[in-house]
Amino acid sequence: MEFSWPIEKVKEVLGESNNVDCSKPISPGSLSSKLQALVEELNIPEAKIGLASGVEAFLWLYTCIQGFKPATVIFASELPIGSGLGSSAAYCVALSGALLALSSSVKVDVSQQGWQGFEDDELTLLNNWAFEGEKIIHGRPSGIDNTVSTYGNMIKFKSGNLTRITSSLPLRMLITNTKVGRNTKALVAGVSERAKRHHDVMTSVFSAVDSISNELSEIIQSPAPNDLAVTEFEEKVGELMEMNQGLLQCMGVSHASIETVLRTTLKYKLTSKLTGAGGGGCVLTLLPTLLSANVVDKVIAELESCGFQCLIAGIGGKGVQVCFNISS
Ligand SMILES: Nc1ncnc2c1ncn2[C@@H]1O[C@H](COP(=O)(O)OP(=O)(O)O)[C@@H](O)[C@H]1O
Ligand SMILES: C[C@@](O)(CCOP(=O)(O)O)CC(=O)O
Ligand SMILES: [Mg+2]
Repeated sequence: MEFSWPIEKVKEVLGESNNVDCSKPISPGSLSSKLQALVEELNIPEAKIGLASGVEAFLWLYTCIQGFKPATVIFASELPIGSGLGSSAAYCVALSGALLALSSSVKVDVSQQGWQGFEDDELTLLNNWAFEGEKIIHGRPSGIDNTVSTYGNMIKFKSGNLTRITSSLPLRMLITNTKVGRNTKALVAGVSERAKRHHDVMTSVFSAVDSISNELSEIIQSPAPNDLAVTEFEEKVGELMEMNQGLLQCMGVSHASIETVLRTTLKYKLTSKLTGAGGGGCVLTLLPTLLSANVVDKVIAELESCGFQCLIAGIGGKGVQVCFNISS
């Protein structure tokens, strides 16, 4: 999609008093409705209306970080949107990274060829801006998705406190996209409503999820298992995934399509859990190290015969980077 706004119009609506200080991430607050009005004028077709909040986040991050400088911005993304893989956070992190890289707050070298990372304090700033974008898209995000996109690898995250961790063993997952559309904002709101209706039950559910996260983080950081212990290590991870899925079901964020993936992979003795906000979207299936390629092919064929789309991914990867000359 292609949109444009005359700079004078953006200035008039957001007000020139919107002082540019990209070192202090802020929320739109009372300017929210004005941002929405600027996007409503674009008449985005109903089928793509989900993108409206992404465009609002763009306008906010652009005007706060770059001010009212005229520019053309092209955004391309390979992630499926609204599938539980954190495309909203990846978008906000990429956008914040690119905009900050062209500001005076960040010391990247625009003349350097190839990909460059950011310094620690720059990553904190970038992550905080991306969080502001996620808030525009999600309402009340925890910040986990933008934090993982910013720093890469694995993050232990609780109420904004993050610990960067590395797994002693590489984990391989099959990602199945059920292609059932869902909206993170609505799903998270649904969980909050359930928590209000059943306070004590949901408190216990959240506490169990917390224990699962703590146990998983201990397991994956324990010394690298030898060949014999790898299976035991993977079985523990699988069991925690299974319990986590059960609790997500309790929260009301599973879906018939997710249950179909769970049943199908269980036939091959494989454990799965939903990812992201649930309600459809993607499901993760742990692929044990010793699993034969033949079984992987069979499970993928069966899932794809249900109309799902599969891909294999390693867990952990690089965080945000910038490149000023994409051909290098
Ligand atoms: N490439 C993109 N361009 C514009 N907006 C995007 C892009 N990627 C994601 N978004 C925004 O993020 C929303 C999807 O986020 P969400 O519902 O959280 O699902 P997820 O993060 O799992 O993909 C989209 O509706 C859109 O507002
Ligand atoms: C469900 C949640 O944990 C992550 C949402 O991820 P996604 O947008 O569904 O990819 C929400 C949050 O932490 O803000
Ligand atoms: Mg999201």
